Amino acid sequence: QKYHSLKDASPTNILKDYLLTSDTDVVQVAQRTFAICFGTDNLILRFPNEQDEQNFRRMLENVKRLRPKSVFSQRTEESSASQYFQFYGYLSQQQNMMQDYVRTSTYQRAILGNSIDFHNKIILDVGAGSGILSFFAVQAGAAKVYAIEASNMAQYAQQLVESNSVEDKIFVIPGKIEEIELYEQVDVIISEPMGYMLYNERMLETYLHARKWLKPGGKMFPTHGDLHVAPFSDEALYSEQYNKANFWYQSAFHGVDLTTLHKEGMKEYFRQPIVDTFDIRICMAKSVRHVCDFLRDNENDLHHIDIPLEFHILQTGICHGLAFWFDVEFCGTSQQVWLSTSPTAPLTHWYQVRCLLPMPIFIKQGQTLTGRVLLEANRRQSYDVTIDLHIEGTLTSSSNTLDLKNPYFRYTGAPVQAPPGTCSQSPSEQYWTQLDSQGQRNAGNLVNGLTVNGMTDVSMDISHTLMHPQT
Ligand SMILES: C[S@@+](CC[C@H](N)C(=O)[O-])C[C@H]1O[C@@H](n2cnc3c(N)ncnc32)[C@H](O)[C@@H]1O
Repeated sequence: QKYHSLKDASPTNILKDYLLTSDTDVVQVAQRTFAICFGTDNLILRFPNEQDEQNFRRMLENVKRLRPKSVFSQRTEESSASQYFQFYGYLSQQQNMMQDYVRTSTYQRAILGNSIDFHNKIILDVGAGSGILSFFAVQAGAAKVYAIEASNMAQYAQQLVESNSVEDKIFVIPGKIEEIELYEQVDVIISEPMGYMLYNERMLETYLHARKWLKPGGKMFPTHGDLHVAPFSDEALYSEQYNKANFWYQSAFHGVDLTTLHKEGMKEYFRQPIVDTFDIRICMAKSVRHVCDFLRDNENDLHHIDIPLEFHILQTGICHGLAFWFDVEFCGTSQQVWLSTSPTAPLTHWYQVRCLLPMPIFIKQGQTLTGRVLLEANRRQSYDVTIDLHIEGTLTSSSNTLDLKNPYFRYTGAPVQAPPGTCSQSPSEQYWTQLDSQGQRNAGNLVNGLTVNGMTDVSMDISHTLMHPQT
């Protein structure tokens, strides 16, 4: 759009053309007055009447509408994005991730343990947040780190960079990876883009998108992510959700019949993936592993993720759904490092995720359970998760579709309980046997003159046993 303006060029006024594009910066500075920046020229436009102002405004909107949308904004609802970046703009949220000791220490070890990959290298930190990973890269000897952060946290990251005197190494660039420009290619891309069930938040797509800035042969830290899926049995969890929905089964709640909403209530509860932790022994078969290769997969591959399932059932029981967890691996030149969110590994802030079947299925040891998990990306930076299961050679099938954007956070901090029925010896006898043997030890110590107050030691052991009944 051409725009004519009278420019004050001495000694006489001359007419000059300016090209208004979707990228031109325009701000309204007063009533009917706009400031426009055309490269080195800054113009103040003042319209004589409201009609002219309206016409200019309409023209401006048309021009701005022509701005090509970034990959990020094409795939994201505006309301979702603004809520998302507001969340990450809080120091407390960054702190929450930084204080996940397993997560942060594993990243630091992976980076410092492979300093050969960082020394004198150019690094890109995708979604830098506080900049913690950029600092690790500098600790490993990086020459330069571009720290890209879309939320307001970028300002705090810049403060940390300055107060740690690394302004010559870490360059914080506020903005989205999909929208910023870099003027050089990088040797290594670092990021922590994993959400619940690995894929939630759809930030892995941003991580893969960032590969456009990676030199050929460059490294991705982490290098791949493995999603694990296993059928599980947990009657207590199932009953808990079922009974919550049963609230709507009352025909006289304060004199009101609620039953017409029972079906919808049931659907709503069973659409929520459950986030908490559990004993791996609830899994009825070895997990199926689905790999996302961060060096090779494309962001479009993550719009529709189809995971075929085949489980050989190890224990007879009722299958209440599928359990999910993930691991990522850093494949460095010097060493490989794994970050695991498995129920067998120390707990992280990702916990594990379980998707329930509204209609559980009875299955026997030796049978084969087949099916699929379908993850369909949505514009709310999350996925609709469909699970489909079928017992081979029978007519038994069950399925469910869940909304990963709206999980139920069930973790209470209580220690994980072994699943019922896993004791092969009498726990009561075991307890007394252990006490007896301790008594003998204390008696022995007394005889040997090593312990002055053996009884105190015994009572401490008892209290420990009572507080942690599963140990
Ligand atoms: C899980 S946090 C990790 C923060 C930090 N790297 C760390 O490890 O503590 C992800 C960060 O990426 C940012 N982010 C997400 N999508 C982004 C995008 N498309 N462009 C730039 N930053 C993004 C978020 O605002 C958030 O601060």
